[in-house]
Amino acid sequence: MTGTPGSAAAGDGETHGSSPPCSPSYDLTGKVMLLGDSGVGKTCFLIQFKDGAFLSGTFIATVGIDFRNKVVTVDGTRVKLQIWDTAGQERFRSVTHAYYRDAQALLLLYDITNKSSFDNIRAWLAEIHEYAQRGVVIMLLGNKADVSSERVIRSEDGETLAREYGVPFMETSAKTGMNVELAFLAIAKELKYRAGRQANEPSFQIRDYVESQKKRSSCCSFV
Ligand SMILES: Nc1nc2c(ncn2[C@@H]2O[C@H](COP(=O)(O)OP(=O)(O)OP(=O)(O)O)[C@@H](O)[C@H]2O)c(=O)[nH]1
Repeated sequence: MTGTPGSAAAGDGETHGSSPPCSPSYDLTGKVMLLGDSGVGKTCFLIQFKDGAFLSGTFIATVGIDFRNKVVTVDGTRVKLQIWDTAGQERFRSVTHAYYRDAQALLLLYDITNKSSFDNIRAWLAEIHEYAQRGVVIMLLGNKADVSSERVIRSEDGETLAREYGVPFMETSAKTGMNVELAFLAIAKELKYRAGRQANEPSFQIRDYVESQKKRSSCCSFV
């Protein structure tokens, strides 16, 4: 569905426990956008994170933009992520551009089984450069890693492109859930760090964090 930039007219809010109305159930909030060509799996990625489910079957392209909220806790801080799922189709670009400006983080997806979705990443990064705020957190994700038989983009190619742009990179699967939570937790950690670093807190580097957690990804505990 289509909302207006910065409004809360779309998506689903959520309640947490039985907190009184005036007591927010989170400590800070961050706006995250999912970007990438149509069909790379943005909606499935969001639903996997929000509901732990995978939508298989007929592909229904997103129309315009929609959002979901989810609160994650990182190092004792509750971060409310407002996650905007954009339509990848070209005809909706003018709608989605309007939302870039106040996004704090962008998850840019391609499909490891679709070469053009990877080739278009440079164009997406150019759009980000044009419309998003400077310093926005960007993460490159090679989705559909579960479909190894149809892979056309090597993991090293994703790594190389991400290194060129200085952004963290992971392969993911919205189907199996591989690295889905990790991607959002890394973003939440970065947003928390940016919101107010404590004097005794070590500096946080999102790329280092992602690399270290990828190495441990066979188990599921993220710290
Ligand atoms: N095997 C596999 N299929 C996936 C994965 N993610 C998405 N799909 C499938 O890919 C198709 C497109 O997924 P969507 O999430 O709707 O794609 P989208 O990027 O939101 O597309 P637009 O809304 O048009 O921008 C669907 O048929 C999904 O079931 C994945 O990780 N693995």
